[in-house]
Amino acid sequence: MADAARKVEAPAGGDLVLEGVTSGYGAVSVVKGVSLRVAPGEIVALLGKNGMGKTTLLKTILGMTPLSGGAIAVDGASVAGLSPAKLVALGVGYAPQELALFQDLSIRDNLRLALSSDKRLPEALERVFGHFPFLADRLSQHAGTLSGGEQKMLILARALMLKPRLLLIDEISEGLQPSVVDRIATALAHERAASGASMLIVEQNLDFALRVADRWAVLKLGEIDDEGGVDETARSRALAHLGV
Ligand SMILES: Nc1ncnc2c1ncn2[C@@H]1O[C@H](COP(=O)(O)OP(=O)(O)OP(=O)(O)O)[C@@H](O)[C@H]1O
Repeated sequence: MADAARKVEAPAGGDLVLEGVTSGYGAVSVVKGVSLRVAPGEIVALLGKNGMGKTTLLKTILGMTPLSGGAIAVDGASVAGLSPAKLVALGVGYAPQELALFQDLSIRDNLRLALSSDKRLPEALERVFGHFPFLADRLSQHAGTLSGGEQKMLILARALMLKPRLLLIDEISEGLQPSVVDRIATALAHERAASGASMLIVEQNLDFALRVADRWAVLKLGEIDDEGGVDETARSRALAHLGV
C-alpha cells in the first residue's frame, strides 16, 4: 500500500526524438535523415558551420518547414504536421536566431504576447525577472531601443514565459560580448535546474555550447557527422568539424 501511495514524479522535461528527419525547401533537401534524441531534462548542442541546416532542423521540429521524411515525436507522440500553437500547448518553446521582437512595443508587451491570457502574467514575469532582473526595471522601454544583447535576453525571456518543457534555441550567443553570454549560460542552467526543461541549442560558440550542454552533435551538409558527450575529448572532436 505504501508503495502504491508513493508518487513517482514524472520528469518535467520533454522527450524529443528525431528519426531519419528529412526536410528542405522545394525539391532541395537541406536536412537529410537526421536521428537525434533530447532526453527529458537533457541539454543537447547542435553544432555546425554556416548553412549546414541547423536552423532548418529547428524549424522542421516546429512545423515551420515541412517534414518530407522521417518522424518527430515529443513524449512519444508524433508532432509532425502540428501547428506552432499546438506545439506551444505541448510545452515547446522557441528562441529564434533573428531578432524576432516587436520593436515598437514595450518589454512588457513583448513578454505578454507569449501568453494567451493575462491571468498568468504576474507569475510568468516574476519567473523571467529572476533570470534577467534588468527587464523588471525597464518594462515600458520599447524593445527596439534595447541593445543587441538585451534584445537577445528578451527573446530568451519571452521563450521562458510559458515555462517550456522543451526549449529550442537558435544561436542565442551570436554576436554577444562574453559577459552577456555568461548571463545567458547561467539563465539556462538555472532554468533547467528549476524546471527540468530539456533543451536543443543550435550554436557556433563552442565554449558556450560545451559549458551549457550535456551532449553535442555536429550537423554537416544536413547530416549528423559526429556526436558525443561533453567530456575531455569533446572540444577537440567538435573543433575538428568546426575548424576552418
Ligand atoms: N527559406 C529558404 N528557402 C530556400 N533555401 C533556404 C531557406 N532557408 C535556408 N535555406 C538554405 O538552406 C541551407 C541551410 O540553411 P540553415 O539556415 O538551415 O543553415 P544553418 O546551419 O542554420 O546556418 P547558419 O549558421 O548560417 O544560420 C542554406 O543553404 C540556406 O541557403
